[in-house]
Amino acid sequence: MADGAPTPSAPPAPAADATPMIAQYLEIKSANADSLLFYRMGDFYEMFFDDAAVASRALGIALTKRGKHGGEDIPMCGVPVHAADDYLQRLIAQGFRVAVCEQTEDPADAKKRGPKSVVRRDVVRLVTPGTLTEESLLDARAHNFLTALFRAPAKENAEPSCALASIDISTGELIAASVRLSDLPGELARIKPGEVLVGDDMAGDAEIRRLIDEAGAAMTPSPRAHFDSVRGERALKERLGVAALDAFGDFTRAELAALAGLLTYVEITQVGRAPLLRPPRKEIAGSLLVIDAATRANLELARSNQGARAGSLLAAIDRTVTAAGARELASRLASPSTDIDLVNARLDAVAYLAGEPRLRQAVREALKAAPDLARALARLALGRGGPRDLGAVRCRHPRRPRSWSACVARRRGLGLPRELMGIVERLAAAPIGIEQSLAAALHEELPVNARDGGFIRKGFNGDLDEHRALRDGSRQVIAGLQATYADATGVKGLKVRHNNVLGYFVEVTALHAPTLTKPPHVETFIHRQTMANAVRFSTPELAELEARITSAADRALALELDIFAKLVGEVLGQEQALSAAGAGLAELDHYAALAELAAEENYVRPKIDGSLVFAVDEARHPMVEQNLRRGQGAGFIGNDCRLGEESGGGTRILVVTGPNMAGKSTFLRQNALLVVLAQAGSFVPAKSAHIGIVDRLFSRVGAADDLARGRSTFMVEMVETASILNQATERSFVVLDEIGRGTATFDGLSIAWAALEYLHEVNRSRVLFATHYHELTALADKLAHAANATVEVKEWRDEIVFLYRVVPGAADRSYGIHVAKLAGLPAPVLARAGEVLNELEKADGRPKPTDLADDLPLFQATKPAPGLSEPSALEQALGALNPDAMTPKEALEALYRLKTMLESEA
Ligand SMILES: Nc1ncnc2c1ncn2[C@@H]1O[C@H](COP(=O)(O)OP(=O)(O)OP(=O)(O)O)[C@@H](O)[C@H]1O
Repeated sequence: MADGAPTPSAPPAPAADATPMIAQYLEIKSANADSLLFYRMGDFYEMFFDDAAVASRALGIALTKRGKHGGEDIPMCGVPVHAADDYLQRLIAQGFRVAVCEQTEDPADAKKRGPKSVVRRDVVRLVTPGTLTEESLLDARAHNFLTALFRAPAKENAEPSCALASIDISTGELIAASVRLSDLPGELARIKPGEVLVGDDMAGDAEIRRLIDEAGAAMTPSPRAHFDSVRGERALKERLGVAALDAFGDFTRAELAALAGLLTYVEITQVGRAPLLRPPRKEIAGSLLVIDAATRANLELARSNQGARAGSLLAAIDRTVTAAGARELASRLASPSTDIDLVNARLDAVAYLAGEPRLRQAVREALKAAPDLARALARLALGRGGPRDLGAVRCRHPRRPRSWSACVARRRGLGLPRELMGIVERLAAAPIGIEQSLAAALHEELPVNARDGGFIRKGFNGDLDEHRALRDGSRQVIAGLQATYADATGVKGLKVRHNNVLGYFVEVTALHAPTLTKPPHVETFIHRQTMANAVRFSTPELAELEARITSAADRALALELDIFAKLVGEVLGQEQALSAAGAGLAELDHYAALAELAAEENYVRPKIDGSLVFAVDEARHPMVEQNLRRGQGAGFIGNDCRLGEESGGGTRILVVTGPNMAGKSTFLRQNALLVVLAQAGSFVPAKSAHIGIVDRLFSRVGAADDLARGRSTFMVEMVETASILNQATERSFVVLDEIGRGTATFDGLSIAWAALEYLHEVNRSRVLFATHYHELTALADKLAHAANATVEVKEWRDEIVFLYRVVPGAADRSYGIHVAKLAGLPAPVLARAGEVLNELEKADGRPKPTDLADDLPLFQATKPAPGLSEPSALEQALGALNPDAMTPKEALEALYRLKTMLESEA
């Protein structure tokens, strides 16, 4: 059972009075004790005993009873089969696992074995958070990974590490990687699995449980024996049909063990059905920009602080038009690269499409019609596909816009960037024959389920057409019979009707019934039913036609299902080339979307190289910029940031001071976001950008309390600061926002001071450091590679005006009380705060530690805060008003009075 959901207690042992059905239920349930058992009975999945109690609570459905067991009522609840997906989704979202148990034989065959025999049933699938394939259970625009975690055997003098193997069984994507244990949280935050498998030896490790929980995944313990590297290697080779795995990467024993655990679990949950497997991809340490979990959360890369996609960087830049394209974009944004050539090749593709607006529009228009090929193929492979999934293969190529093919033909080998050329080649290599035969076979409009029939075109199969003609022809003959019978009997109101009990029958009113029950008609019409106002008859002719219709319909459906199975077989035979084409379309969509973004939002191509430069001109924050635009207020003010060789004095560290609310955090984060965007292959919101490739990105804010984890603000800050100081390299980019604020002033200042010195001397990373400790500006003057910057504000009539411009130099004061006033702090508190501040600032403007409350930040101010010590007459008058007690007229008069006061004060 995954964490988080209540575990149903074990089923009772079969009692002496157990019916054969309950005995069967209990046997299957005890083999699947950790799952809720969906036990198929006719048109329902039923749940019994404790499963029923738990599920009825979780789903809000009625709990009933069915028979007795051991003298007690058996609790029961059920969900209709046709609506099962909806209920499954709700159970999975609550952390349950569900074993789906189907009838595996025809009830008629069971009856033949004797009156007491039960229909055979078996579990056909375990539904768990990490093994979903149904459209209705998945987010179309996000991957759903199942990840197996394996702790690598400890090596002397080496940091402990672990291997991760992940599969998205809804697309077949398979990835393996090894990470240091300290990087595991970041890696889980990057992959964002729905479910994590761990060996049962690791399942008790509280730290591992916590990490998995924090990644938002369900944890599933698996027998340790499943993580067997020899078995993993063998299984993978067999599945891929290769003699050696070398072509896919150099997998370590630990990675093979993780792969083994993963594949075994997939086999168990899919009960023998083999999902598609793309060739495994090995992610090599160092090839990706390392971003830890805290940084991902802090920069709101895929989720906003509220936990939603809306408001995140991903949502702000996503212009894809297909679900597969959206997944591609999400993966790339989660895993920016450190490979300079690769990043530049990706930027070439975006640049090309950015420079060809007509082609881009044509491609995007055509892609809108492209179906989700990867997920359709995965469902077909697992035997869960329907006609619509075949339909997806049929229109793999959205009708190619002429400009696209012409353009590609013209530029083939002539400057079409490498990445786009690769896509064109994959699309060209996709089998055309299968598409044509599907187009010939399938109707335009397709049902979801094959068992509904009616999806094969007329003219595709002679036999099928014949049976359909017989079925439909007989229906017409039946319709004609009504007139014949009415003429023959002289009963004008005679009707031929149909219901499930009688099949086709003749119906007349009670008044006319005697006509049919007397000779000569009594020979033809056989009495079946007398209702209040009507009498019903059958005839041998109707019965015979009905039998013909039923058998023709059954036969037609059987033929359709045969054809369906053959077409599925053909499609799966070409699955690899089709998948490659599907992946190509997803990539194309994501490149065209990034180009669209660049054009729409005025982003530029960053220059990416191996230097240690970070130089951006007029850079903007993608989310804040879009928010401001929506608010229709003033626009976003772009800001430069220069670090490394291009900074003039070789500045690596920028100490940013400035009032609250001035835009410091925005400035810090936007630069970190530019690194992520650029290395993910996107253009960036700036006038120009030059970024020397970054290996690790850190972004920290003086944290809020993390009470759930039992750590104080300060402890969290220090743990995170420690991880940066221990890991950041010369190639890293570090953003620290008010680190040290969580403790007493001088302690915090001293720690911030020492951390800055360490970053300067030892880590030598590129660093943006925002602080309210004005003392740190002196440090920037002292350190060779540090400089000060501040965010400009203007004072106007005792108000503060934010200019949002980052300029060289240090802030002269904090304006904290001004901001507090903006926030609506009561006037007496503001007045008192002004007095305290004045006191503190006396004696050469330097506060004495003994005079300070422990957590009051230090600010060196050159000017007193004018007007803040006492509220103005206007403020006093305003404060004295009580709007609730005023009539509209009084309110209007008060407004005029205030306005006059304002004018006389000015
Ligand atoms: N460059 C900019 N152009 C326009 N508006 C901006 C800019 N930067 C910030 N803002 C606006 O100012 C608000 C506050 O910015 P931010 O949170 O970065 O300030 P801060 O200096 O970090 O404040 P504090 O010190 O209180 O944390 C933002 O939400 C945004 O609306």
